Amino acid sequence: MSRKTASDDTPGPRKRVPAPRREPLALPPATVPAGPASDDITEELEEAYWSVYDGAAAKATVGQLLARLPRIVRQIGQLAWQADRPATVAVVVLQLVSAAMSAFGLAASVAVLHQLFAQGPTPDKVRSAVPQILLVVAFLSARALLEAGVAVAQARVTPKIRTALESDFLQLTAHVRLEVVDDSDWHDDAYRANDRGLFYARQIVGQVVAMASAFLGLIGTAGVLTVLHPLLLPLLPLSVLPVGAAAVRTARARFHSFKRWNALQRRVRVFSWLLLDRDSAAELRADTAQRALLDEHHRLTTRIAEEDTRLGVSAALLTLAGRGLGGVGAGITYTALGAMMIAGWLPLAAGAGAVIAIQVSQTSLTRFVDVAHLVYEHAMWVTDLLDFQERCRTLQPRRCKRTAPESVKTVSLRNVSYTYPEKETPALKDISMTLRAGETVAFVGLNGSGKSTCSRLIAGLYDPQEGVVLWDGVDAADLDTESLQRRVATVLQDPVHFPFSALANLTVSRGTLTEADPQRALDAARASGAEEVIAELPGTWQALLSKRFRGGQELSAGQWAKVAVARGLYKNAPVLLLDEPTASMDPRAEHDVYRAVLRDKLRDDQITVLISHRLASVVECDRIYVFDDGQITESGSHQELMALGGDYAQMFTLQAAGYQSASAAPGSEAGAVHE
Ligand SMILES: Nc1ncnc2c1ncn2[C@@H]1O[C@H](COP(=O)(O)OP(=O)(O)OP(=O)(O)O)[C@@H](O)[C@H]1O
Repeated sequence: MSRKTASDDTPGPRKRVPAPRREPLALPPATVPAGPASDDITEELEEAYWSVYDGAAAKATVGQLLARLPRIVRQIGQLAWQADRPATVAVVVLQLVSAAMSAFGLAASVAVLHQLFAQGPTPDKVRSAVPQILLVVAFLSARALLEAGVAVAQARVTPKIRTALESDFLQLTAHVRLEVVDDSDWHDDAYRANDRGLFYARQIVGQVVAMASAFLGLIGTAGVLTVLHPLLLPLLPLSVLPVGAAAVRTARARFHSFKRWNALQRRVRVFSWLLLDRDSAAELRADTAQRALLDEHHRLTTRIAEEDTRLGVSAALLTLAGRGLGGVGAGITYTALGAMMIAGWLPLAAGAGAVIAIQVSQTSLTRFVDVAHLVYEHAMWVTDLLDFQERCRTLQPRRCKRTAPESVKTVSLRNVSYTYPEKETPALKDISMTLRAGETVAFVGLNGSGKSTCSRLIAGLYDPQEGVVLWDGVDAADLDTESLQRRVATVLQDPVHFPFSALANLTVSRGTLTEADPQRALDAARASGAEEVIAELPGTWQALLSKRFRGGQELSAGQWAKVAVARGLYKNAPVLLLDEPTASMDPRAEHDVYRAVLRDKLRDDQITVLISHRLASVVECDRIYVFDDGQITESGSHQELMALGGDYAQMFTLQAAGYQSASAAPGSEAGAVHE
């Protein structure tokens, strides 16, 4: 499509008014499932972004699981080391000493048995065992103290890891380039890292410590058995491995079930949110849709209850099977022990000590298996979070020494094209324009024609794939991105409702919630029409604009729009972009805003870009750009474009005719208002 300016040869007025091009929509089906219909809910959710690692521990072989554990311990150790070195050293040292105390306690117990099984009268045997008994008490007390020390050090390091990971995560994600946020894959990854990665990162230190403690317990008892008699060591696996095998099966069943449970739980939460949420409350009641949502909620919670019961029963059966197998193994071990004692290889006391050591080992192994599965699976989420953070580091905005100027004379676009990620057709094609200080220009055109995209390129939120954006002749790609964004104030049709005070809702545009320029705030509020809104609030400037907090106020959409315009004006930037900011304002407020940005400018050298569908509001702009399908098809002043008789003239005449016919109609609303 060729671009026309007011100086082009003008064809005669066209009869057509531009309209969007679209395919007709097919009829929808008569019935739709409210939720997943099939019995296995995980089928359709197999590839869901938030569940990719669910059940990983159930799928891995024991070998894979064991092979990965050292790497995980090292990774979590590094996180702990970065978060708090002294506490990390304390956890490791105290835990090793505590495991040694357990082993010494066991060895001392065997020594007590030696004394008790020795020849001689019982009172004498008990008396001579007292020092060993005191030693057992001392070892066990030391172990209890050391374990308390581990817990204290762990309590110091865990919150630090969590805080560090969380603030890194938010710092990185809040700064990635806007086009990255538009990418749905990145979005999914971010939600997964936030939902699952950060959640498990909070637990994993404790789990790694518990796993290490169980492992060291196993090593300690194996050492004691070796000291009692080297032949006892090969007997140990015989009694503990069946128990371990049952623990592996139980843990896997739990993880497999968790995947199903989690899938159901997420669905349930969607319905709970809708039933509880303030935003959906009015529509839900007006549609009397509560019953339908409650029915679906009930259907899903019933399935969760069934899943819980299924898991409980299968865990009980597996544990029973494990105990049975363990019992067989223990039987073989004890028979071998008996044979060794009869043969005189092992004293009676050592045999009794071995029985105790084997039982302790079984408990340690079961704990190890349980926690190792948790660690294996949860570490996948933590690694996923860390990988995601690494990726975000590469997606940060450009940082360079050269910054955007405090004030700007021209911003020019030269043959700029831009295509959104995942899109095939460009949103902007070969756009060129020059905006000058003090000018107000308007972007008009159909929905989806590229107006907002163009304003975002000017704001430095996107970089063009082709062409350049020049700030006073300097390629914006050579300027520090954040410095550029600080020079542009953007007001959008659906502004963020910041749950802060009215004043902070303005100051946030200058990157602070706590420091204000009072005069500038008042000027911005006056110019935008927010003055009346804020003056009526209890607490005025300090009023909290959120019903989510005690004493908070709720504003109407139009009032929020005024606050958003005030925020844009408060920024006092050399470039002001207004993307349909008045769509929800009443006609008077809209008129006031346009007067403020078009005539009574707070800053004379400001470049103002106004995007609007209400063409009456752009009449006074210095220049109007008409967008169609990603291109500029016409440009000029209102008078020039009307004289051109192109798309703009058609659209303007159509809107004006609408108003004229409404006001001309006898008994029309417009007429009634004026009566
Ligand atoms: N974040 C995005 N990701 C992918 N495509 C987008 C995105 N934003 C806009 N688009 C697409 O780019 C094209 C131009 O959109 P843009 O929002 O710039 O149009 P617009 O003229 O401002 O529309 P409207 O008048 O409805 O605000 C449209 O096809 C739109 O679907």
